[in-house]
Amino acid sequence: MTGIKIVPNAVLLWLKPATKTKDSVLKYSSTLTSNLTFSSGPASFRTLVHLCYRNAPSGFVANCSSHIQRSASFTHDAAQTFSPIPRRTVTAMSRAKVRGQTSIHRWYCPYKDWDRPLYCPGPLLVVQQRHIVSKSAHISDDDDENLPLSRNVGMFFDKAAALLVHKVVEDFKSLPQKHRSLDEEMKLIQGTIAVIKPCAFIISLSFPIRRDNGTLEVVRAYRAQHKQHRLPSKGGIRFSAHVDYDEVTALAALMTYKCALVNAPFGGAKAGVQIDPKKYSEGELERITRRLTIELSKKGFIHPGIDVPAPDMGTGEREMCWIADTYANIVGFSDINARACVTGKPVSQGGINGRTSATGKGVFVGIKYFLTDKACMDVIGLKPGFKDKTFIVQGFGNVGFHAARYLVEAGAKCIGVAEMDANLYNKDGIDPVALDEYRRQSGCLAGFPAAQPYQGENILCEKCDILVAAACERVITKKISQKIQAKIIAEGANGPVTPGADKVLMEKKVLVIPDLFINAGGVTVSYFEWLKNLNHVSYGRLTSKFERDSNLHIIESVEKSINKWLDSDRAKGLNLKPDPKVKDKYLGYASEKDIVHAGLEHTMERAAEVIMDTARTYNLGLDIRTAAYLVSIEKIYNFYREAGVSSVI
Ligand SMILES: NC(=O)C1=CN([C@@H]2O[C@H](COP(=O)(O)OP(=O)(O)OC[C@H]3O[C@@H](n4cnc5c(N)ncnc54)[C@H](OP(=O)(O)O)[C@@H]3O)[C@@H](O)[C@H]2O)C=CC1
Ligand SMILES: O=C(O)CCC(=O)C(=O)O
Repeated sequence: MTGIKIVPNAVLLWLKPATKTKDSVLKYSSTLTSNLTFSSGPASFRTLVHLCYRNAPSGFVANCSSHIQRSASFTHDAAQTFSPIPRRTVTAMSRAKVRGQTSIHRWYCPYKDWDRPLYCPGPLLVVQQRHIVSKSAHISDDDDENLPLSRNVGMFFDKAAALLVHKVVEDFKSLPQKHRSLDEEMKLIQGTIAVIKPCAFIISLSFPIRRDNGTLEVVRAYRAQHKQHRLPSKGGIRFSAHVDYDEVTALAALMTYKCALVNAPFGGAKAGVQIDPKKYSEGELERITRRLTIELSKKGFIHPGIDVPAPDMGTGEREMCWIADTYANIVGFSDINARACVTGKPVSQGGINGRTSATGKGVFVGIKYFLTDKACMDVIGLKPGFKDKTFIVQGFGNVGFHAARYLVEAGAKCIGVAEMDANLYNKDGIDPVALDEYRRQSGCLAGFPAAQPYQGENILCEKCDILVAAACERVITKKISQKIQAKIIAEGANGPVTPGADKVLMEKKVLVIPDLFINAGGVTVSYFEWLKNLNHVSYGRLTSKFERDSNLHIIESVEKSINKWLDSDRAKGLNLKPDPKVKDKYLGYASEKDIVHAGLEHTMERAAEVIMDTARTYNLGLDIRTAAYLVSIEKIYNFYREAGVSSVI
């Protein structure tokens, strides 16, 4: 029997048991979606569910989508999917309009015999509506804190994708000559957007390592390659006890959007190794990293032209060095480009000067761009410029430390540092370099004599102008955001602000500078490092002397003509001298770091300009995140539309 029954808070669906063919599943999926698109009483009540899960035959999803597309009232931001998750459940989110109010519905389908082919479903499939929120686009505090990261990234994506779809449709409608109908074009547009969102590949690994005490331990790791429309795919490797499948896929998706935004010609990827690196000796970490490299390379998840990792949380130059060394000696020994298999290496191993500080430097450049935009500062009620600005940084690791250092150099005052082991506060300012030095010597931040332990409730909510969130994801939730006093939040980390918080902050006129833009300095300089490895020459090697000599000739020639003029009667009494700053800047040799950081600044500034143009075009106000996503998605969308989908992933 096949049937549907709607009871309060639940929709039960019966599927005929032992359905053996794919065709019949398509028929049931069709029943499912068409039955869920229904009218209730006089009010328009359309629920759109798009179930998407691991191993689903493509026809199933396509079939659901086609129903969604056919629904007349479907608005593009209305319904979207839940991600494939490695549990024996199918979950989906849907939105419906009931008497003008938007409700968000969470669907939950326990599915028996998950490992059996899907076109042979178990005797009963229960689709249960567990939770109804009936305020307009309301996300409860609990939901906001607990939604998986992939869902957060997905929500940001959907919002921007909806605007893009609208624009593309309008552009199509205004074409004088059309080669296809609007309906056909809509299918192509929706289809292309649907290609962009999901993660293309993910590998899940378990491998043993020997601990120093002789025991064997199984280590779990993941690498997700979200998109490979541009190769290689690119993104860091994080070592963290909390990392899981969902987090890695979400972070890989963010990498795809980030790379597109700053024109780094890569797809997005990310890896996570589920360990707390503090609980392992250096030797153990080396064994884990080298074994991971071999396992990933066996499956095509590390290679100079396919997938190139980099540092992330809990990893740095040391781990990248082990990866490069293992790959170059064991796998890529006959490949002259082998060391381009990873970036963020020490310079002695083919790394680039300036990569270590690149993400923090990019955070600084991004903040500077917005802080000097008077119109933007007027909206949030800040005076332009760094003078008298205070900031608090969360996470004093690679990103947080360098960002803080550059901000202080520019004249801002660091009044707080939030870390795992200590929260430090000093209204007169904390010197990041001195704090870093203290940590090197003592092994922790606690006890730093030039600041006090923070006594308040939550240092992130303390009064300051800029909050640099450079620790980890989902730390600024809807609940916390209500108490935030900062005027600018810079997402140095990936995903620190949840969608619920994002909305509250926008309403409070707080400028959130989003992760995919503000922390893109790291991947930008990784791109330069990768090019350096492929070119086998460091930056400036061929050009530095030539450029210095050219500058010298120009300055000498200007000096000569000025002196000639000064000797004339007309210039008597004038005392002209060349500016020593100009001389210093242009008559020295540019180092690799100078060149790299100039390229980084240029990239960040260009990206910021494009984001701001987009925000203005779409009238997005302070919603810089949606503008940034729009820029990225449009580039990837154009790629797929032009390439076609038959030969790409
Ligand atoms: N490294 C890079 O180039 C890039 C990094 N990012 C992102 O930036 C973020 C930080 O990365 P990175 O600086 O490299 O990592 P690090 O491991 O160098 O530093 C992270 C720091 O944050 C601390 N931390 C973690 N969780 C919290 C918390 N809840 N509250 C306060 N402090 C916390 C960690 O402490 P502890 O060590 O005790 O856990 C650590 O000191 C990540 O989201 C990463 O994905 C983004 C772009 C590039
Ligand atoms: O440098 C890279 O390739 C990636 C850095 C990274 O993981 C990130 O930007 O989140």
